[in-house]
Amino acid sequence: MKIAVIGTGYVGLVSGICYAELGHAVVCVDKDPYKIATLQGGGVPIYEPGLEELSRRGVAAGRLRYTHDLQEAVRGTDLVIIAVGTPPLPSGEADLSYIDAAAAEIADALDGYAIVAVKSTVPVGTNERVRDLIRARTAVPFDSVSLPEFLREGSAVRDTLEPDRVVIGADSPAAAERIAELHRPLTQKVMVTDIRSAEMLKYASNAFLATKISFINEIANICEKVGADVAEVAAGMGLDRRIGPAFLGAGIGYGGSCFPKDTRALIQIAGHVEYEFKLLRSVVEVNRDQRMRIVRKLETIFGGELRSKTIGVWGLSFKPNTDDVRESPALEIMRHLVDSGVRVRAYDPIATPSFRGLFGDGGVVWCDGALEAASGADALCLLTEWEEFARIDLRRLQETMRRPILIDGRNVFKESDLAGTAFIYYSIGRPSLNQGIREEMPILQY
Ligand SMILES: NC(=O)c1ccc[n+]([C@@H]2O[C@H](COP(=O)([O-])OP(=O)(O)OC[C@H]3O[C@@H](n4cnc5c(N)ncnc54)[C@H](O)[C@@H]3O)[C@@H](O)[C@H]2O)c1
Ligand SMILES: O=c1ccn([C@@H]2O[C@H](COP(=O)(O)OP(=O)(O)O[C@H]3O[C@H](CO)[C@@H](O)[C@H](O)[C@H]3O)[C@@H](O)[C@H]2O)c(=O)[nH]1
Repeated sequence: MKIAVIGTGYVGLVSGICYAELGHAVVCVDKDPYKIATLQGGGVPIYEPGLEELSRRGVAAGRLRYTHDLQEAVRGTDLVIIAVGTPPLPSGEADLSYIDAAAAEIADALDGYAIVAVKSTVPVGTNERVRDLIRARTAVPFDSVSLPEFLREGSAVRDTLEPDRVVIGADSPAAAERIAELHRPLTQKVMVTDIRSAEMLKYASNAFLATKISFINEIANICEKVGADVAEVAAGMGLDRRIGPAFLGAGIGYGGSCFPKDTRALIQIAGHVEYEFKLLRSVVEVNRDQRMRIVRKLETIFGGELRSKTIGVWGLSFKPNTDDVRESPALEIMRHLVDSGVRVRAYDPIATPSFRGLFGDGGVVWCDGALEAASGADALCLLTEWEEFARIDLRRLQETMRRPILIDGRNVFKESDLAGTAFIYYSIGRPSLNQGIREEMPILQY
């Protein structure tokens, strides 16, 4: 199949490269000259394990190429995939301007029948809007297909090559079958449904996962007060097949370019049909509060005065194995610390450049290593569970710091890691491990 993918972000690039890996002729298009130059030069503009290698392989085999010329890419193609961004507007609604612009450009380039699939996460009705936009500009026949994407950053290649399921929303059975055929080598779990259900299903999936996270975080907060351990609680809950163990990791909450944006967009989608999505509003609110627990904990430790303290921060990306810092909890936490007069020493294995791009430089010492960030610190906050942090010898860490205070926002360390250290340790929802911080201990009254 000849495929043109519009947008080489996390979704478009990974999908395009993976379709080429399956043997299809793929051209990936982006407006961003830096991205296209990087890709044409054999690199990839994002950090995603395994991606660069696959890209090089596709290009070398002549199955994959990159261009900024959308018109040329779309002409003569069988399938056009729209994978441009749908960032949030200040209201929380999805900004569809990139989708609209791409649709108009595609319409002007179509020179024969093609399927136009929307992979971007879009509000219900957007595929119809794209269809109408294209129809208004061209008489060339085409079919519209909703093809929501479920990959996760950090494991995007694996998620694409081994998806749990592929969902296709279509009103043309023939178009649905062609897209199903394209994905059958990856999974037999190909679900064909109507376009609106496919669009809704994507938001519902993200909202449900975000709900699981906020739920377990609230349980964790209660665990701290009643003396239970959230890791044990989650493990036991997860053994129930109806619940499942995934997304029950308590911590400082979810970030990233999807959950925060998509939960707010779904609240807006519901609002437009005069439905108040109360549960999801609470999920968002719980998540907002959860990241601030780190700051409140520090304030408790230092008697409310953070000014002039030196605080190390480990992890800036919104999750490990990615350089993406969009809506990373670290952004808000570090802003608060810097504004409170804290001297912040920050380290991330990969994401420091992208973080600095969004956050700016003021008030932060950017470090090249984990121990360097902890050096001379009055406290250390772990915000992203990169594997290298779990492997650090806590005794050495303790020697590096001015005061051995460790706030573990991702519940990385175990009791055995802490044994033999003098750390004042705080994690989320595991009070038996929390040493030296008493105010969260049981306040049980009978
Ligand atoms: N990031 C994820 O993990 C993920 C997973 C599933 C779904 N999604 C959804 O997929 C969509 C894309 O997300 P992303 O993270 O890949 O976005 P992104 O912002 O990383 O990339 C979008 C790219 O599209 C390009 N672009 C915009 N308009 C263009 C045009 N007219 N022609 C050519 N290129 C154009 C931009 O330059 C940019 O490089 C969003 O709707 C998102 O919600 C994202
Ligand atoms: O038990 C958990 C699991 C995740 N998280 C946090 O949740 C956020 C999102 O993590 P994850 O879902 O792994 O990453 P994303 O790349 O944002 O992927 C989500 O968003 C994508 C974009 O829509 C979807 O395609 C994916 O299916 C969906 O998992 C991160 O900040 C994680 O730290 C937790 O706090 N606890």
